[in-house]
Amino acid sequence: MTTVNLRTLGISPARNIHGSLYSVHKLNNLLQQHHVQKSVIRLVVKSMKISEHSLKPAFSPNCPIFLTCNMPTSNLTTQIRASYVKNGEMSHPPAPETGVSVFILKGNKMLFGRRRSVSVGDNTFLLPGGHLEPGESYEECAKREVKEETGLDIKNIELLTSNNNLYYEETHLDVTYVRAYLSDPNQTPQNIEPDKCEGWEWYDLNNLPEPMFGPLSEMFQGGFDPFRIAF
Ligand SMILES: Nc1nc2c([nH]c(=O)n2[C@H]2C[C@H](O)[C@@H](COP(=O)(O)OP(=O)(O)OP(=O)(O)O)O2)c(=O)[nH]1
Repeated sequence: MTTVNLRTLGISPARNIHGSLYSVHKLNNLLQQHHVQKSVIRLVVKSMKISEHSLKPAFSPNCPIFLTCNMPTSNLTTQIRASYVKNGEMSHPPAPETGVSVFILKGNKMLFGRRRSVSVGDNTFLLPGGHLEPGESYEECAKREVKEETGLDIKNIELLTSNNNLYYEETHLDVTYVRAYLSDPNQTPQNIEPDKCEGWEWYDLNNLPEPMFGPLSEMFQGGFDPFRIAF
């Protein structure tokens, strides 16, 4: 039998749901390395004292699947749906917005830009990214949005996590986060959409720009590290 001290491997109880997700990613990786059956994961997590509530989405008791699903309680969901009933008829509510955001990693840095004049996240730092277009894969969307916003070409795109968020009880964003690397490390980012962004800069994890877009800020505070996630 192999005994593994999880703390010496940098795995510790997480502060919030995003950190829990990160720990679970690390655990999965570790379990694979040690050929441990996946069913053991719950036991290991329990022994780390990641409490039941930190493994479940904080605001979404109905969704035990996605740890980054910040949907409200079923009561609020019912209220929101009810607001679409006019004269006893349910009008067609808008579909949630679906997007892809990209952690572009270069050395120990990643790319952020300060957002301008948009409804969500104005004046905060975000990753390059945007809405999924009909028929598009995550990879295609990531490449297209990064090219449109920064002029950069990216490669080795990998899925990291997903974030299902409701803002102001009306804007529902379902965003998939990926990471990628520059196709040519000598490329420099350009600010191709100056009406939407003040410019792109590289930042390392210990010197993140402020103010950070809310969901990203929560992820980092929870210990999320796009460099260290391994599958
Ligand atoms: N760009 C970006 N958007 C993000 C991030 N996290 C997150 O939830 N979003 C959300 C906010 C946006 O309303 C949504 C889509 O991104 P966007 O607003 O930048 O899209 P865009 O104008 O470039 O899109 P498009 O309509 O041109 O496709 O994704 C992030 O890190 N970067």
